[in-house]
Amino acid sequence: MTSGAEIELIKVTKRYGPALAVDSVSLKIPGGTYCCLLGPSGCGKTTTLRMIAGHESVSEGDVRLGASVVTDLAPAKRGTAMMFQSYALFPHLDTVDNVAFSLKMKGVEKGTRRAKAMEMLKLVQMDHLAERRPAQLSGGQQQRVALARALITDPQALLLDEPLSALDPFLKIKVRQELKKLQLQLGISFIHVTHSQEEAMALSDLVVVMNGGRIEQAATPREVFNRPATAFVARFMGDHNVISGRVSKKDGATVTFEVPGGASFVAPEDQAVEVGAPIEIAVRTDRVHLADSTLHGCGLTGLVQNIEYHGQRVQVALSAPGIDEFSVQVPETAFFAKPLSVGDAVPLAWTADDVHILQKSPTA
Ligand SMILES: Nc1ncnc2c1ncn2[C@@H]1O[C@H](COP(=O)(O)OP(=O)(O)OP(=O)(O)O)[C@@H](O)[C@H]1O
Repeated sequence: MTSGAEIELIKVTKRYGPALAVDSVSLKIPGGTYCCLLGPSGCGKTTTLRMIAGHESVSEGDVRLGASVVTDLAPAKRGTAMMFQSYALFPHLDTVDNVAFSLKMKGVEKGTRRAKAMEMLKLVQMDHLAERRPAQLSGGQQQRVALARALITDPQALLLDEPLSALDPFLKIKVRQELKKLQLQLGISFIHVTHSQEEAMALSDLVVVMNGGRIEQAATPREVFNRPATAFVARFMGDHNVISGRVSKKDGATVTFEVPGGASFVAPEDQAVEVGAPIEIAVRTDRVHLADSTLHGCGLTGLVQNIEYHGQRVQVALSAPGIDEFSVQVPETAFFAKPLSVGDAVPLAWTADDVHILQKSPTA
């Protein structure tokens, strides 16, 4: 079918009066990428998507698709297609006419456009319900129709605004797998807005984490999870402890830093830091060992505040001097071999290699 073109945002800004919704965002999305725009409510992800689609004007900067700058082109002239959160199907039209609608607008003859619509419906496994109207379809089925309708124009990129948010948890996972399969099959870029880190990690080749109208990090899911750029990313992705301290020593390869409670830790110097400067680090919650005498401790003792059973793992929340919140994920078997109770004091340990130094946030 079609092949995807690279999309580039060049210092794209969106102002609504005095409010800055998107602040000079630059990003390259290679052709054929599953890209998720991820972030909390109000961070500017929908506005960014709508500027790529042409449904929102750009205040400053440019949007490029392949070799063309499309900043001032109408949505239908860009080579992108958008699937809306509400699906926006026409209630009075049957499935096949809903899908064929944009071809009708382009003046394509009835037989041709219905044949193409059936082809698209086959692609999303909805050809058997071609005669139904939207009210006679389930939410998941309406969504497939909306997908077919977006794809009928052979776009070079498909833009999806929170496509899974209306579905129940079971269907969400099923449709998520289908979206990924479809993207691989079509070979075009899908740009998908979500506030779910789990969804973004499951789907993306490229995760773009946004905060306050800016990009905090754009990388593969594994990179974002293992090497979050900033404290915001570490906290937003979850399963990380963020600790603030001050650099006390560095020796070229490692950095030593102290937390207000007096404990000091070593980290690989994976980001440049200065002695005496404040520092923030992240440690994955599954990399912290509780009361493990085989590991060199960190000089930190945590007081168990809460215990949650999560099935494969048990999540233990602790407080420790100079650290606001601290969570540890313990594999189920290990936890129940040596169970803990609220109020227990336990030494915490981790290896220096599991410590990752965070950069200053662009929005800080
Ligand atoms: N038409 C508008 N007029 C004024 N401000 C707007 C308009 N649309 C969005 N905004 C503001 O721009 C900012 C970014 O909004 P946007 O919808 O892009 O965020 P979002 O990350 O998609 O959030 P959500 O997940 O809640 O949809 C918000 O502060 C929002 O209030």
